[in-house]
Amino acid sequence: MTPRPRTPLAAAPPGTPPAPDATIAVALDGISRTFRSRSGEVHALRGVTHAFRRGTFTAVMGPSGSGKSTLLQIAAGLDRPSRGRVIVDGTDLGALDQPRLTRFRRTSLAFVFQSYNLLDALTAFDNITLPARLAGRQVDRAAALDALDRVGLRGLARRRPTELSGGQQQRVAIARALYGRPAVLFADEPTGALDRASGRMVLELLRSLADAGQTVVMVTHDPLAASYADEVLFLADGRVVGQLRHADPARIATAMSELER
Ligand SMILES: Nc1ncnc2c1ncn2[C@@H]1O[C@H](COP(=O)(O)OP(=O)(O)OP(=O)(O)O)[C@@H](O)[C@H]1O
Repeated sequence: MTPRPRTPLAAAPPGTPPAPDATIAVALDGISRTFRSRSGEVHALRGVTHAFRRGTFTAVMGPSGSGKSTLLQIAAGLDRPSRGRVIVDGTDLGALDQPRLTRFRRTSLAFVFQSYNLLDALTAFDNITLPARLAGRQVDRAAALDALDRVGLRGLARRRPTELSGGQQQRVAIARALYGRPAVLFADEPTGALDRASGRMVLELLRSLADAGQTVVMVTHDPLAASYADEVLFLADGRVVGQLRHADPARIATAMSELER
């Protein structure tokens, strides 16, 4: 694995506001997250600094409990760090109170889960536009159809989830995420529930979105899935311990087995 290069943020003395860098979509600056449990404190993240570049596809890997989901939740503004800063699209999430953070998250960030979280009673089109309707915004029909187009499902707008395959349902979930034109698309094990062929289509879709300028950050356990990314970030025990760029599945699997030893 390549040794970690120091990012511009890591080089800044503590307390220095980061220099705005338009090429960075998400900057994590010294992120720690401690949970208090009955058996004591759990240090899920211990000083993670990393810059996710705009228009790139990053896979986050690491052994179970290494902090992957915590990192994703914090980068996506779904959880707050105990220490450190998260800067998304130039906005310091720590400076936002809860209502403003919620608004920022709704307009700038999107999350795709392993279980597609679609409502069976609604068509694909209505699932895509539901968050906007719940937020009291007018439905942008053209934008919803464009999102369906981008995931290759324009012809299936009127289908309900039960009339779609698992892979198609996940692509509807991705279309729902894209509808708001997010700065970053986060995905937690998006292919975890899919068969190999459907998983490959979803990964090819995420790859093509990044090629078209969308920033994508995905947690995965699967070296094959991670090989679609530009960069693989490895976590162990709450720390970033390495990264690989444009690596093939065998190289990624070897790096993972070294971490799990
Ligand atoms: N809400 C919580 N309360 C207490 N401990 C937590 C909480 N959330 C996560 N943890 C702990 O933080 C550590 C990191 O958890 P996290 O879910 O981020 O790991 P992960 O790498 O995503 O694991 P997995 O691959 O198994 O999903 C683990 O030890 C976990 O038990």
